[in-house]
Amino acid sequence: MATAAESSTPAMSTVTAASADPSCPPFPLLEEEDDKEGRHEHDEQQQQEEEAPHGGEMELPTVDLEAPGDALAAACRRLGMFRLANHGVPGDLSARLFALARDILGRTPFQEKQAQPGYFWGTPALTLRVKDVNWVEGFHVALGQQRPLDVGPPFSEFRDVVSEYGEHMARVARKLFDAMSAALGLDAAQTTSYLAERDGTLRVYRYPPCTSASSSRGHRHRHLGMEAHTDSSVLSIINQDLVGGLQVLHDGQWRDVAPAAGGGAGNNEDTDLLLVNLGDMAQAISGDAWRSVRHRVAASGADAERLSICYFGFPREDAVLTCRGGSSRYMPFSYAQFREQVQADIKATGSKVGLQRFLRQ
Ligand SMILES: O=C(O)CCC(=O)C(=O)O
Ligand SMILES: [Fe+2]
Repeated sequence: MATAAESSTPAMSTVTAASADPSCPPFPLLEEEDDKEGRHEHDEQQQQEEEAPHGGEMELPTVDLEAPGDALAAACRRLGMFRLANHGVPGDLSARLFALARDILGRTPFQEKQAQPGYFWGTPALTLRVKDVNWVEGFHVALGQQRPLDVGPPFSEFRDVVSEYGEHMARVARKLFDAMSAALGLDAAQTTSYLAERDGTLRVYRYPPCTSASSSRGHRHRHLGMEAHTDSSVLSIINQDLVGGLQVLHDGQWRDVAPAAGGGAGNNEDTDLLLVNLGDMAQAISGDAWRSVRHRVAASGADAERLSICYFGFPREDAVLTCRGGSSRYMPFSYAQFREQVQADIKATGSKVGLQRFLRQ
């Protein structure tokens, strides 16, 4: 995902999906895009990934934030994604945020949304390829800033709820990272600097009904809600509704991550589970023992919309990332260097290269 907000207007086709819904951004139609020269120039990894078979649902382990035990390190090693119980985020706070997001993103005319700071559509992240338009829109919130979401009325309630939710995310991320750090045997300075939890990013996503998702099913280049990527974060915390669409790449197959029972927008704190995935920085500081899992989001169907609220925790800018024992495949690098490299690669080639860039010669 991105570390900064980006252009909200993909410079692509002028042919847009015919939509009777005034809230829908003017997504370009894929069929038209396919005719464009260069459209099929996908690199080998992308092509292999796009063609990877679908392997059904993925069972995920659950980690208890109050008693992570050995389950935490095991989950980080195996897939780098797990469900999180006992996180203490009030169910009614999540429910309010989902309701407001649904109202603002799903019911407000596009022009009005577009005028709000932090709004984006189509190109959700600087760390994703920018060749394809993703069937997604949302708000990007940099939590560390003084006015993290600078929206005015009638969206001010949204701003307040986002900030309260952001406080909870920072708390959960810190608690979880302390346990991760203990499992990795990091020292006190690393434990502090490898996660700047209050400077995290929050993204409120809506994957609107996709008019060309079903018509192009089976098509090699069908639309995605969000294309395959790894996060650049240390850890990411996903809160999703019950629609589904998130997939992880495991053993060469795309596997569905089912929404948790009672999770996401649910009101029941006892059964409410968040989803956590590790990012590239966790892979680096574990010397590749832990996984920054590749994942993507399928586009919503023609009659569905999916909402998710994602928090991304990053290291401090100047933190130099090394792993215990110093046997890492990577050269020591600061998080600022990593981020700059990702942005330079995206600018030059349209793709994130990521950790490979920092391999020792
Ligand atoms: O919407 C989701 O569930 C995941 C989004 C995601 O992977 C990202 O923003 O990096
Ligand atoms: Fe992601």
